[in-house]
Amino acid sequence: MGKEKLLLIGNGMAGVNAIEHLKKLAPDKYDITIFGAEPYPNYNRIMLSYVLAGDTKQEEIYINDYDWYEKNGIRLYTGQRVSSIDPAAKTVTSDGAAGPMTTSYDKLVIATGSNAFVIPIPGSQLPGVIAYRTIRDTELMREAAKKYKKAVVIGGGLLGLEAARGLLNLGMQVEVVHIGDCLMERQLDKTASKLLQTSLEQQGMKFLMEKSSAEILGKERATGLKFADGTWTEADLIVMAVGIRPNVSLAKEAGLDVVQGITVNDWLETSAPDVYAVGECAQHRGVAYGLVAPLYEQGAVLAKRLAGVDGAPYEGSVVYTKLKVSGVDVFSGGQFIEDAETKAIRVHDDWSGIYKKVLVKGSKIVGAVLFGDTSESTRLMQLIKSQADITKMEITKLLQESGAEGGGGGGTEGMVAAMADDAVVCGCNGVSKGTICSAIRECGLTTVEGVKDATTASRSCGGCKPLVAALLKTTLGDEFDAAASAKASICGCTTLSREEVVAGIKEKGLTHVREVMHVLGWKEPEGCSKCRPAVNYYLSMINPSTYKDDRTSRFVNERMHANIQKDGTYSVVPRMYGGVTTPSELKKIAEVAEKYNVPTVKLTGGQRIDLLGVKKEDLVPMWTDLDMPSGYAYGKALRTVKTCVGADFCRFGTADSMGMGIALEKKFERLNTPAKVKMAVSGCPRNCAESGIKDMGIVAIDGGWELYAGGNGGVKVRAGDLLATVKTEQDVMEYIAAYLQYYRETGNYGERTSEWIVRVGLDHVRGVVEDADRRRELCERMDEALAATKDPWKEAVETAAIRKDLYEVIETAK
Ligand SMILES: Cc1cc2nc3c(=O)[nH]c(=O)nc-3n(C[C@H](O)[C@H](O)[C@H](O)COP(=O)(O)OP(=O)(O)OC[C@H]3O[C@@H](n4cnc5c(N)ncnc54)[C@H](O)[C@@H]3O)c2cc1C
Ligand SMILES: NC(=O)c1ccc[n+]([C@@H]2O[C@H](COP(=O)([O-])OP(=O)(O)OC[C@H]3O[C@@H](n4cnc5c(N)ncnc54)[C@H](O)[C@@H]3O)[C@@H](O)[C@H]2O)c1
Ligand code: SF4
Ligand code: FES
Repeated sequence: MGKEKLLLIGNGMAGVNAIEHLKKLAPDKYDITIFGAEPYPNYNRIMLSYVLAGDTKQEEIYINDYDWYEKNGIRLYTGQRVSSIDPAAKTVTSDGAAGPMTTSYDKLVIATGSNAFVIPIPGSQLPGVIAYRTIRDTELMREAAKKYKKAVVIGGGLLGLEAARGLLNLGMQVEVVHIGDCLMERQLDKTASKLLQTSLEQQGMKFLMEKSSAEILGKERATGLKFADGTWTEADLIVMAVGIRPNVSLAKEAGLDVVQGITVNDWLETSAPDVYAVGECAQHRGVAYGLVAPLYEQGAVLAKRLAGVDGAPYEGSVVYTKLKVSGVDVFSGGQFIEDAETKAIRVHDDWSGIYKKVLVKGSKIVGAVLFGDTSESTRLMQLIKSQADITKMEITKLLQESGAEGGGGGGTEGMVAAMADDAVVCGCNGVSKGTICSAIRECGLTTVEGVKDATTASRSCGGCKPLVAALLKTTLGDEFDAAASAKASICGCTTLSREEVVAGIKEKGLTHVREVMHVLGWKEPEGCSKCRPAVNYYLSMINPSTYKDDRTSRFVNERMHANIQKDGTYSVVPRMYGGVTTPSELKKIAEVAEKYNVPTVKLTGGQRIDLLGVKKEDLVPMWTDLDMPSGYAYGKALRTVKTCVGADFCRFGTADSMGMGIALEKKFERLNTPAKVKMAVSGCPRNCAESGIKDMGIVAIDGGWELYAGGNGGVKVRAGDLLATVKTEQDVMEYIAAYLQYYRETGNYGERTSEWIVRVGLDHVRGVVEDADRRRELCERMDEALAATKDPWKEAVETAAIRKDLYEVIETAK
């Protein structure tokens, strides 16, 4: 007897995943044919967001290449669309690359996915309007970004925001039009949604909220978008990301039961005999899913059914999502809005921008929203899925920081140990605990990277990484290379530590951010808001004279050279060396403040004048009129050198503190550092300039100067340590140059000197700066770094391209 004929319609993620499972369970049971309307082998649609952003190539997202089909004896027709199903005759007809065909089947699986919803408004079919779903859509957007300037993304859901971030990366100005007042309202509560909006705004994304699109403007091509309230906005490219609709037309025409999706039972059977449906096109117990994890769970059940292997039915999934590519950590799982039966446990740390909420019903967790720190997402998801009783757990520990144990009765390791072998550990790639454990044992794997290469677990969003690490530990016991896995990576996008990244850049001669991420094997090809600015800094520190700053890897303040305020305006702080000014400078500042209607003028703690409430379009004209250097009040750089009046005027003063402050500020201004650096110079030990709480505090003493290092007057107050006592002004300059350069070369990005000096040790730093040879070498490298700096305000005033890219105001809704 010949093999049974199994036919799959849809060469997408869900259908092919079910076939992969089936091939493992019953390799020879079926003669398999797959029809795919798209002209590619099966690919990872999730990764399109990375392809759009330019960090992953199309070929890299193929899950199974053509060889896989051939090796597994699967007949694949790509570019071949099935046009009808005849369930009575058990045939399908198709047309496309292989010509018109009728093919018979014994068993049929429909996995046609969804169609992106296109709002049926006038102009929606114009060139320049794209619904984002496929490789082709991604290519069209990338091509448009080369020619055009402004994109409007309709829809502030997961897809819209990932598309918007990708288009920003491609250099477009991006506005997101959202119908409601909260982004990602299908996943987030109001608080998380607002935090997300603020964070994305800081990246340069613009939002038009509560806008209903009424018409796409343009004759030959889209030129703008008009709203129901009569306002409009210009657009060269319009991307629709307003949800999906299950692709059910074939099933409907064939007379199958269809509501929203194709109705299936717990075995993925449709209303027609021998016809199954899986993936986004299927509707199970009233739900049509739009994320891969549930679809892979369905695929595993379907594969067993088709293989004739006993297994549990599919009873529905608890969904969870993470926003990708945006550089913001956002997670939502299960129920995310409170109701009468739920109680919420919340942590909201405004300072660190972290918000966490867990919803509890009775004694069980039913949902969670995490913003800013999603390290607990996998663990919380396991607790939700396993319906764990949390009455004996320490509730606050459920929201503890990453890496800490507790709360879960044995932590992550206890949790993975309790998981069944067929429980899915990596939802994105549908990899079970059993598969990972076998790979660890059979292939001798010892690292998360190794598991990824062997099984694909952790290949996509990376959320399962802690579970994979825990599985390594529980499977290998003492053999587990804990040190390798636990070393502090610079962020979740890579397993590499700061030292490894810096060494990699030096050894391989890497010169730009994307190259570093690509060559050093970043897990998240796009990086995130933690690693991108860090890598940008390390590159500039290593190659100061040749490195071209990657502005897109900087936070908005550093990109704009002005601090953005909570109302979207900016603050302008001109440099005043040593906090010393003149009547004419003051007059100029006053005139500029009046001319540009600056609402608030304030003296800062660092002895500067802060012009607050400046409009973006006024920044460059103001800098032109001021004709003063940037005060770097926004930067990871030398901020201010505060001084007391010193010996020239004060009767206690033993040295010219103002002169010293001015000289220091003139030497080190514009220097980029791992975190902000503040200095102060006091003319005697009375210390009126508060030198004891600065990154570098200088105090005049009889016959010399004392240098205090690692002080901080901020959140964690720390008194500086006496680093050295020196005699001359020349010594002061040299010691400080060596100290700052050593900090630049060994500090973690974002680490203040107060933390750095504790980490590396005062004695060690003292030893370095006291060593004349090392001091000289450090000073030479410092000089090289200083020689490469430019005043950013002057640069903007003199460079049309910078003004256009950064400070031109986009016409928004009128
Ligand atoms: C940019 C983007 C990012 C995403 N990111 C995530 C994420 O981070 N996490 C997540 O969980 N989900 C994500 N998703 C959603 C996820 O990709 C889908 O849930 C998943 O791909 C659905 O799988 P499927 O097989 O049901 O449908 P699809 O992957 O769409 O596959 C269906 C296939 O069937 C083909 N087809 C349709 N009709 C016919 C026909 N008549 N004949 C032949 N072939 C046909 C289609 O061409 C398509 O190739 C993302 C989606 C997009 C677009
Ligand atoms: N990271 C991820 O998990 C990820 C990423 C991308 C896509 N996806 C999936 O792909 C599918 C498509 O994503 P999506 O974001 O399009 O779907 P969605 O339904 O999740 O979001 C659509 C958004 O568009 C908004 N909207 C609807 N009509 C609108 C209109 N006329 N104007 C402005 N806004 C409007 C909605 O309020 C909603 O926020 C979903 O299933 C999603 O889960 C997931
Ligand atoms: S620190 Fe000393 S020199 Fe400076 S103002 Fe105070 S008392 Fe005078
Ligand atoms: S859960 Fe996304 S990569 Fe594993």
